[in-house]
Amino acid sequence: MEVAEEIQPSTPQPTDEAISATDSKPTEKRKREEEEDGEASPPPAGGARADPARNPLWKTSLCSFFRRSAVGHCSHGDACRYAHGEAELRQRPDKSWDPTSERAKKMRMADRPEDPSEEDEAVDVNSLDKCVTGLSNKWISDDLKRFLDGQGILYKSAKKKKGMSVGFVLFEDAEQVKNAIEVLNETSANGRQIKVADANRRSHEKKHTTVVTESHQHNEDNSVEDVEAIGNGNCAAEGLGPKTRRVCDVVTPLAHMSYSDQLEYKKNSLSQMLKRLTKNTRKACPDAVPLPDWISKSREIGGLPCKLEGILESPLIDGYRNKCEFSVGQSVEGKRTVGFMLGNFREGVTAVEEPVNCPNVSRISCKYALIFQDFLQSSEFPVWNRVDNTGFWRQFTVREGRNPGQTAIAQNADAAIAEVMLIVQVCSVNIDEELMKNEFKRMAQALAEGAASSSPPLPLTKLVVQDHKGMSNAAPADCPLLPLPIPNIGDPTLGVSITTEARIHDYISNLRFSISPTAFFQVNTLAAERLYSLAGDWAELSSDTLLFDVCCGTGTIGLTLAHRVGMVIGIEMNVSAVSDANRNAEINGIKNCKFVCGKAEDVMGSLLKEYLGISQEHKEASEDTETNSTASTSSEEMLLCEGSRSMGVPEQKLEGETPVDSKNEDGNNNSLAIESLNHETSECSNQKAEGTHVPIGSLRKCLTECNETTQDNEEGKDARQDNSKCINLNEHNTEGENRGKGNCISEDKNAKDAASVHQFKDVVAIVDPPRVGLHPIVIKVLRTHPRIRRLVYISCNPESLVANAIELCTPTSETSEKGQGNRGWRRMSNAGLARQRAKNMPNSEPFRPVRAMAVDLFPHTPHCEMVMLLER
Ligand SMILES: C[S@@+](CC[C@H](N)C(=O)[O-])C[C@H]1O[C@@H](n2cnc3c(N)ncnc32)[C@H](O)[C@@H]1O
Repeated sequence: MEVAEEIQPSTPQPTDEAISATDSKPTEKRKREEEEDGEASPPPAGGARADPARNPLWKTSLCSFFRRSAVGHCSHGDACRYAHGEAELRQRPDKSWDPTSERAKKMRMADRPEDPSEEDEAVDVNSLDKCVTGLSNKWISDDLKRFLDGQGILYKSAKKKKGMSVGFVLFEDAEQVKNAIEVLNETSANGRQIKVADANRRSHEKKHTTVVTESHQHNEDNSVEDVEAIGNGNCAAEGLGPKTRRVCDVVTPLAHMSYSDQLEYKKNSLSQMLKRLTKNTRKACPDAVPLPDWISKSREIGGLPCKLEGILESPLIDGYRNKCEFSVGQSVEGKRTVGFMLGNFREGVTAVEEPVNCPNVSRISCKYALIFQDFLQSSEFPVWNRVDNTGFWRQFTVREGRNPGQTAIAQNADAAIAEVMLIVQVCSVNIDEELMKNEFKRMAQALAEGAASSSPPLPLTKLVVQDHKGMSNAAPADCPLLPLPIPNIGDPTLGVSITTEARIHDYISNLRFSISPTAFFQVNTLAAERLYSLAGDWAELSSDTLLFDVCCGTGTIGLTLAHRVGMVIGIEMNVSAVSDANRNAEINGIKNCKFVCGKAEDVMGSLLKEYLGISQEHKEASEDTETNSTASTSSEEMLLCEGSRSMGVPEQKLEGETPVDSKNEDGNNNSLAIESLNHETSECSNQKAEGTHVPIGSLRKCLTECNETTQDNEEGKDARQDNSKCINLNEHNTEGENRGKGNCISEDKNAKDAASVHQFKDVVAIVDPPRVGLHPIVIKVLRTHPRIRRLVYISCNPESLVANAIELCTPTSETSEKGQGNRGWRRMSNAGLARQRAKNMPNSEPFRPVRAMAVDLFPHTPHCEMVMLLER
């Protein structure tokens, strides 16, 4: 089935299926597979085998031909990339061993209790907090309670979050625990085996936690042990052998490799992923249509859809992150800690550990985490408890802004940091306002003193409190976000520094960017500069180019390329980011950029129509867009869209688990807070309208009293003026009803702009979507508009890039074979869904992949950005 095929590990493994039991020679099937994987072809330039000895996966899996052959023979001889026997076998980059090897088996045996019955007994019946796995993701606490009641299980309380297969149950005594273990371990729900296990017991606590989790969360290799080790947090705390995990292994799992090996590793896994584009497009190509040339030629480059030209290094390898979101919680030993979670909550992990030895975290961020942690030891307010969602101190974010000038930075990263903004996230539920106000004063004092007494002193320019009362990790858009005054430690006679607008500044390509606290900004500024300039080069821009910057954030791509094009139209759904983009255009004196506030799927069709006119081919897609924007998309389309967003690519940010490099995390977690305070009369968008009525509540009152802040705009401009340039197409989609109140540009001006852009000879789109990729409607609109000849796709998630590219590149036929509708979409992989949608694509000229390049924005982690040029 498709699913199994799509979810293969990115590293190729010799499979038993591929082996004839009686024949030691490679079978036809394996030969074919190897050809597709480039194994039997000459190694591609920049491909996986350019220098096998340096490939970090070299000989990390056992060769199954060699093993099966009676005489220990494999036709690839010494050149075989798989290990010929245990002696040749190397450890994998993630420190695991081939799971079929003797070493891996021995390790599994060593970790297993001698008496299998001990496995059940390993659950401590005297611990009353238990964690249960195997529950339906859809369940909430009430469902769990009903289920337990139905099983006749007595307990004190039960909690479960939607979207997780794990629930937490607190019992009153050991009898109840024993009964629950007996009943639950015999029980399945929705066909899944339910399990009860101790989780995350802290050695200082008398009570213990049991987790109910589902067995299918564990993958085949050693991660089962890892997850359980974390689940049984007491093992780590009490040093019970190999079942320990260090925070740096979780956050920066590649850090033990040399940087050149990391790059090689990423390039190899990206090239495996890219091959799926070829395979899936081939599959989706209608029978009546010849295969595109690029597919026929892919054999010459090892099955790749286009040349993978290499990987650009990050200029800064250590401490490159300009933003770290630290979780606040308790360590395995029960100490109040500011750092990263050792795993995620779904795995039953709630312990937070200090960010020590995480090379991607800057020295400044690490120091601030420690300063805040020290302060928390003396705070009367509780830290956040992820099991019952209670507590006050939730999260601590450090954002850094640099001085301009790259050389200095590479040599001394710290010295280049000119600004630091600290964002402290709290939950003010049931907290006394007066006490809270005093606590914030104490906190500001502690942070300022800590910064001043560091050697060298740390910059501290903005201090902000965000009050997030919800349960989810990501704060919603209307979450109050208020600046605090910073005590002037160097010269107390100066009093406090009044924090004006909370924003941070950074430089890309010598342009100054002013960034709201929660707006998306790439976390590795210097590498992002390389990424944007590569995208610009590949886009072949000229003064005749009209550039669409889709998902533009604070305008970084469009603004850095504005001098190379006639006009830029940026599209972004986050109000604060659009406001930032306009401000950034203004402070850099850039006049040929327009930023549109709205979801790309809602506004793209109208924009293309308005700026480029409409063709017959484009009509159908355009109509879809309009339908979508009026919230009446067909149920099938909705399901397929929903499917793409809920499958394969994790959308949810795992709080403080790692300094996540994902885009949707930043991109979708943007808050209106500051904007809502400062620009309350803006009419820029529907979102803005929501943001103008923020229920600020007690925290604001409290902070207003302790913070006599003047809300000056640092650039000396009124942000409301910036917003006046913002085009709102949320209310602007359908002809005839598109001149609503919310529009920030006049009809005449629209018409004038539209008339002038029709003169552009060249239309290019650069898309930089969040992790989930582009909305299917955006893909359809781009694909069906004949004037868009070149598309540069920037992606932090190669899986969604491949899925989107399948739709953009699969040929259509006049008599298109319609897809099977929405049947089975839940079980489909991203690529499977994309093939399905490709079948429903209106007949239109497909794009072809021309070239691809990886850009490493996230050293020491498996993440990587990728740029792909598509043309037609
Ligand atoms: C990866 S970021 C890229 C931002 C920008 N290009 C940059 O490099 O700074 C993705 C951006 O897409 C925005 N976004 C997410 N979904 C969107 C949608 N449906 N329509 C428009 N923008 C969206 C997010 O708010 C975020 O700013």
